[in-house]
Amino acid sequence: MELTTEQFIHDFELTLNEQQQTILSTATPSELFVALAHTIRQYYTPLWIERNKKLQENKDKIAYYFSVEFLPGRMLETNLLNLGILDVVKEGFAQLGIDFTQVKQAEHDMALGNGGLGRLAAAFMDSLATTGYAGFGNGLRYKYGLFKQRIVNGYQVELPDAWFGSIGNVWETRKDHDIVDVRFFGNVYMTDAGNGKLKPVYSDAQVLRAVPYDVPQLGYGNGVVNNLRLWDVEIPEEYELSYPTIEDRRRVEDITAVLYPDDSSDEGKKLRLMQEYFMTSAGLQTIVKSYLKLGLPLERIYEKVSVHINDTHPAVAPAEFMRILIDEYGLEWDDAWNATQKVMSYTNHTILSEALEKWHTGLFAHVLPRVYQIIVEIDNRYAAQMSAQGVDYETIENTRIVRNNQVHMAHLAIIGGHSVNGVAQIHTELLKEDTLRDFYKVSPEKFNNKTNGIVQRRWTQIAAPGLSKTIDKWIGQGWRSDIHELRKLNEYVDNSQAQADFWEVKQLAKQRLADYIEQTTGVHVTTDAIFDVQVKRLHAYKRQLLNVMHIIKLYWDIKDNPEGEFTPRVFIFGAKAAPGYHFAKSIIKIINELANLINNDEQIGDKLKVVFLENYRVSLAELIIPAANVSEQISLASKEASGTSNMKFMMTGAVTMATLDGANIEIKDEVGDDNIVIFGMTKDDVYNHYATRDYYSRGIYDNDPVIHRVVNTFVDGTIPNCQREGSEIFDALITYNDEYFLLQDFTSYVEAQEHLTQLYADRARWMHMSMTNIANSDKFTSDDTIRQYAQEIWNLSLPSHGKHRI
Ligand SMILES: [N-]=[N+]=N[C@]1([C@H](N)O)O[C@H](CO)[C@@H](O)[C@H](O)[C@H]1O
Repeated sequence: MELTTEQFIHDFELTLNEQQQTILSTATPSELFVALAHTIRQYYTPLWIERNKKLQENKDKIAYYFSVEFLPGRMLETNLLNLGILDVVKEGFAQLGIDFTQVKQAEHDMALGNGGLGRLAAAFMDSLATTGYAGFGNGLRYKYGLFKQRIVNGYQVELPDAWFGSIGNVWETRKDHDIVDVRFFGNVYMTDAGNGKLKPVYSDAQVLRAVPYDVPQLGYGNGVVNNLRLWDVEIPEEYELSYPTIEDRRRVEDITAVLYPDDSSDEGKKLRLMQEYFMTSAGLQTIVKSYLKLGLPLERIYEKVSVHINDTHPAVAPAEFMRILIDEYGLEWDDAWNATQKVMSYTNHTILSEALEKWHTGLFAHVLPRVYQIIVEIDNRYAAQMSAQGVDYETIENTRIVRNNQVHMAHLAIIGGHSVNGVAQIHTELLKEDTLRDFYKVSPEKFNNKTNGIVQRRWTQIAAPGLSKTIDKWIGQGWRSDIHELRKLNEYVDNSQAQADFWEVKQLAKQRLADYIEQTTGVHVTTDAIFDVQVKRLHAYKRQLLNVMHIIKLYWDIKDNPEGEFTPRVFIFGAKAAPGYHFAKSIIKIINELANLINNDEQIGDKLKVVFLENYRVSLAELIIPAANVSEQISLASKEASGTSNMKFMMTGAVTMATLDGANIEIKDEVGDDNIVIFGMTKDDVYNHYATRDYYSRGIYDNDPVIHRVVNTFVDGTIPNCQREGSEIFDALITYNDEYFLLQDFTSYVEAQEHLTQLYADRARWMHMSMTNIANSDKFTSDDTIRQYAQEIWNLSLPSHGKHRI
């Protein structure tokens, strides 16, 4: 949008005075932030209203992305950048003597997600608006997001994330006109509806009010504003007699109170099921209502609506949609089912069985009696249809929705939709070959791959403005709107001046991080060291423990030969563990105690430093990632479906230390074998061990003195204050046979790290690698990923409204 600095200053001061009743000289960063947010709200609201009007008038097809998690982090800078006024606002603040950084830091991260899955959903919202597609998000308005992590005496302590704080969510708007009711519990019996049909009659159901709050999703430089709808719960006045006590009311409010903090595993709690159904039912009810305003037949709703199921969490959607179409609007089963399968599509984000939700039939039928009836009907009809098609009994049994007193939510999402995608090539192949092989056998046409992506604008222009200016210097600014122009940088990867510029801007980013590390942990680190970073959720399959074992090996190398040649390294960790994940929390304790041991050892000095940065979150990732030299992506092959931090490190010039897992493989394909460091077993090696059951970690421990010494370090008292945690780790690695093959991959990892140290010592070679990773990272833009979803799964065409990106 066209905006002069003078006009912005006028609008901002007016808003600060009128809405905040505050003046510049006394305003706090938080008050300035709210005033700024309200100022730009005035700029995008007309665009938002215009957008919704045009989409309705033109009857454009809309895709709805259903997710229990959205992890946008901070939205201020993205909204300013996408409106095209970031520089104007920074200039305006400079003229007013306001520190823009302080104001931006007054915004609390919107952390309504656990990790990659939630962050991806937020990325897709940005890319849908930027590519111009009509794609809306549908989720939950949690009062408390992902817990705040504090490290106390080396241990993780979880604190509520009161993100609403004193200012609430400045970006949201309550939409009373779309309030709907959602029913739980009670009994349902079918009665004659008179027209030869049966209709359900509910008794003793609990009726709750679903209230939508909409958050704008602004496109980059195209005036497009899409919607992220987050549902909150209230008690309908007409039912308040059913909730006489504060306790009753609190139990209701619990439905949207807090995000379940588990990443890649499901707790299976009743409240979680209620959360999932609440957002799904409310979303589908309002989607059908707004579709009917188009005056088109409900049987053909699939021509105007797509609903995407992000992992199994909203997988009740096909059954709830059937309930709405049949019970609420009287459609015939077959018409409703035809529409449902054409509307629904599903993404699987992990092969870990503990993450594929399976609800006990008793619990499910108790919470959602009518929906359970419909699921049983869907399941029986599916089995009959498959049998009629000659599918063998075992395959039918393996794919049924209701099995062994459990409702398999992934099966409902697959049977109830037309598309199933994985999030990286190897992951999608694993779904076809193993995790969902019986479904692939009966419905191969449904399976497709959509490799994840990232919002390059956030991880370069916002998180790495210095790097972005350096890229401008060498290839112009075209890459800012067309990321594929980044490939032009391949021309300069061996240009000494270019290498010097990119080295310098990385060193500046490292210094900024070093200052943050000293300020928050008291540990002084030198930017002459290699910054080796592993930031992601703490999970055994991501093998933070393998990283720790390598550090212990380096510790002994230095202790054995203190005067020896050693390239200084700083190991930086950031990771939250699910509160109930005891083993993960023990690893956090070990990392912190190992850090204390090493960082206070004069003999080691600056050669080695270990830092655990508490409360890893999106806004902290924006400081850490551009400062990394090494990106640790060391999961056991086959376990990390994709990963997305790997793409962010690549785009900001880190070299990846990787196993051939998830999207690491596609990163290697883009940069070539010489510009990445690969180690460890392949997926096939791992599956061979599963098949032959021949892995015996104690054998390696007994026969390899280096590994023997490293493993013993966990229990021989070398690392103080963590005897219990050390024993747990020793048992996991030896007694319980090392589920994630750390000992098997250790030697290969150590050799890869030694190779990497040599590469870093050769500045020209290293900068060739670093710049090649930046230049070829364009493949991983979520703009392209979302185009593939729109064209290949949702069959969306670009609405006529709003200028579209090439
Ligand atoms: N749940 N889940 N899955 C994940 C992540 N943990 O959130 O989804 C992410 C987004 O698809 C993947 O990148 C990651 O590999 C996968 O483990």
